[in-house]
Amino acid sequence: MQFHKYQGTGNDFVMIDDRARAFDETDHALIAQLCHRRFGIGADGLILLRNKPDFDFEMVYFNADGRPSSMCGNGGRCTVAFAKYLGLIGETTHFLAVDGPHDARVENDGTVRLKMIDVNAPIEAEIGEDDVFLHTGSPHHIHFLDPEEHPALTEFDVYGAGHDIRHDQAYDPAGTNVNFVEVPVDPAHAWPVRTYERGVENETLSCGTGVTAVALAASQRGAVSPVRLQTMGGELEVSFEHRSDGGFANVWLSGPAVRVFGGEV
Ligand SMILES: N[C@@H](CCC[C@H](N)C(=O)O)C(=O)O
Repeated sequence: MQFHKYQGTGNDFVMIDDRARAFDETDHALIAQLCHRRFGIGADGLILLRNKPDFDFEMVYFNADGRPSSMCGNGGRCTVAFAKYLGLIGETTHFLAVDGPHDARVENDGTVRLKMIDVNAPIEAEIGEDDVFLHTGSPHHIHFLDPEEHPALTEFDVYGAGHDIRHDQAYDPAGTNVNFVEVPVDPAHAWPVRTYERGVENETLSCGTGVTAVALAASQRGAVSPVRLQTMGGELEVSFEHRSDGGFANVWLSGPAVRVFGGEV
């Protein structure tokens, strides 16, 4: 089986051209093994690119635990770069993912801009005062660090605190992804974010639906579109418009999406 390895700001994926429908998507043990960092290729998730009538392609996403999950923003941007690499698309595309249709554009410098679903207004999370919850295609709990209570984000225990919130009964049974955010001195500066991902069950270097949720939540704290987000794996940008009901429309996630290598297993 041929595979390609992609990364978007360090969120990495095994990418498989499955237009021939040869891959058994019910084999969760195989997917987890391919994603394993010691016994496999190593990745935060695996993505199948498949044919889909009326669309350029379909993106089918699995977390590193081998299970299908909700939308992956960085994975979506990498799938668009992969479709371009395969010669399936030009600069623009219209494709289907688990949360519905998406438009995307590949810029001359390789930046992939992905249109995300419209998002409802942030809701106060039950867990703490500086916490909100948003669904940007995937569920995201966001915790804004209080500088008087916490060390800098670089020193923060993302695994420990993320694991606890991910398993909090408020999010039973599906669980949630968890983002920790340092509020910059000037909201026009990049917002530092670290994310604990459900289905990877660990911190990843970046999460596309996560930074999208953070940018929208940060707009309630002075951030203005486009918002820059500093992840552990690089910078992403999110632009959006406010809806009159407190939600968000025309939400775009932009950043690099890079083919790292390919091979056969
Ligand atoms: N890394 C992704 C999110 C992938 C899905 C997530 N782990 C979940 O199960 O909700 C992104 O870039 O959005």
